[in-house]
Amino acid sequence: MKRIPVLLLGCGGVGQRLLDHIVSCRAIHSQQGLALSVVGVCDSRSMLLVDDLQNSEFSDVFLKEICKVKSSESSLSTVSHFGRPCQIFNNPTELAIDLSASLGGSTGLVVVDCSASSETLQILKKSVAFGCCVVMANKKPFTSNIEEYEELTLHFRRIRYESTVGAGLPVISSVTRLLASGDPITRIVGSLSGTLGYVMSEIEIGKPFSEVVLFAKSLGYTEPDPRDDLSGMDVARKALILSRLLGWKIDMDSVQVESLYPDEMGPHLMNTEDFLGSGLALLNVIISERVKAALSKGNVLRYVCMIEDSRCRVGLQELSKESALGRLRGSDNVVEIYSRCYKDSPLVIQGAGAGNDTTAAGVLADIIDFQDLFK
Ligand SMILES: NC(=O)C1=CN([C@@H]2O[C@H](COP(=O)(O)OP(=O)(O)OC[C@H]3O[C@@H](n4cnc5c(N)ncnc54)[C@H](OP(=O)(O)O)[C@@H]3O)[C@@H](O)[C@H]2O)C=CC1
Ligand SMILES: N[C@@H](CC=O)C(=O)O
Repeated sequence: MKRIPVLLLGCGGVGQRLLDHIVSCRAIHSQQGLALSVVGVCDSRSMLLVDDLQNSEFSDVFLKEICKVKSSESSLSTVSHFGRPCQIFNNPTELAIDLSASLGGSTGLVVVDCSASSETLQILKKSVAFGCCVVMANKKPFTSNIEEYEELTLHFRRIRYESTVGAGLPVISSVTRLLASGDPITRIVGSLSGTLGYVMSEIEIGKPFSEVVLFAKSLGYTEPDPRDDLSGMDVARKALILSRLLGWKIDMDSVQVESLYPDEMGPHLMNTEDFLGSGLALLNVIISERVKAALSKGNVLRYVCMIEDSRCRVGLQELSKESALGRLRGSDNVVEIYSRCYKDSPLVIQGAGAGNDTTAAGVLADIIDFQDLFK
């Protein structure tokens, strides 16, 4: 049996669902000769780590207990670990780096980033340099400046990040395959926010903006702070990831971004609780008027990502109800890729573009994709 040790950074909605998937896929993986061994789990403050890295792993019972504690929004440090072969530490960053240094070159280790933090970048850079594999659902490490991006991607074959764009949809792999076959991509157009797709299609049927955003959060579609979605920054990160995959050496300041809320409601001036509690409702009228104005012309509003002619922009567009993007409902994403082979009729990828389940499934598939690198 091939053992693949996993260190999980971030145990929120996506991280917990990943642990669920790892447990429920044991039989399938075993038929393939694979065993995923979770050796450590971190949240923002603590790390739980097995006491014998080479030989032990968290049991499935213990993984379920971790999920139970984290789903009640408690800290990992409150997980009862007494009597179990593991230890708890409150310096997760240094420890994660030590762990990748000791396992990277020997048994191998997959470091999985399911946090929503930019602070994991240092861990990921060091892990890849030490010989570990890295999987990201978190877009932030991959959208820092171009120098950091180039450092992180020096060992491209040991990095997977399918879930950063379109959650579980095969967007990154499709673009990668087209590029590898020498088929030049000229244009990517898409609706790449599950949250904004859901919000726009629900407002069309008369629901208030604030109510719909809060519901999208409860469904696990939004970022931890939904302003990351509403500002367009989450889509801008996806656009930057795709543009860099096309070989463009650009930073975030090259992406033109339209925000759905004014600057005075931004994170530096209003905390998340106030924004969700009272700020959001102040936007109900203005957003619903924009949606109604589009509907009166037989159109709909969609938050569109457009990458072409060395330009990258994301924002609301009024589109025909019958267009591929206009027909989208709920949290579905659609991406159209135009290239030499897909010139007049683009390659289209469509399906659920947000949610913990599909995102975690994409992360798991990325981990399994590394199997040939493990002994
Ligand atoms: N949900 C979706 O549909 C999709 C999500 N993603 C991405 O997946 C990631 C996770 O999303 P989600 O699970 O909803 O987020 P959550 O907020 O539910 O969970 C984030 C987790 O990361 C932990 N964390 C924060 N900072 C650090 C750090 N420095 N080191 C280690 N862990 C840290 C948090 O700790 P604590 O519990 O202590 O706060 C928490 O456990 C995000 O980056 C998101 O963009 C990508 C595609 C789709
Ligand atoms: N918040 C994001 C989740 C996936 O990246 C979205 O709504 O698309």
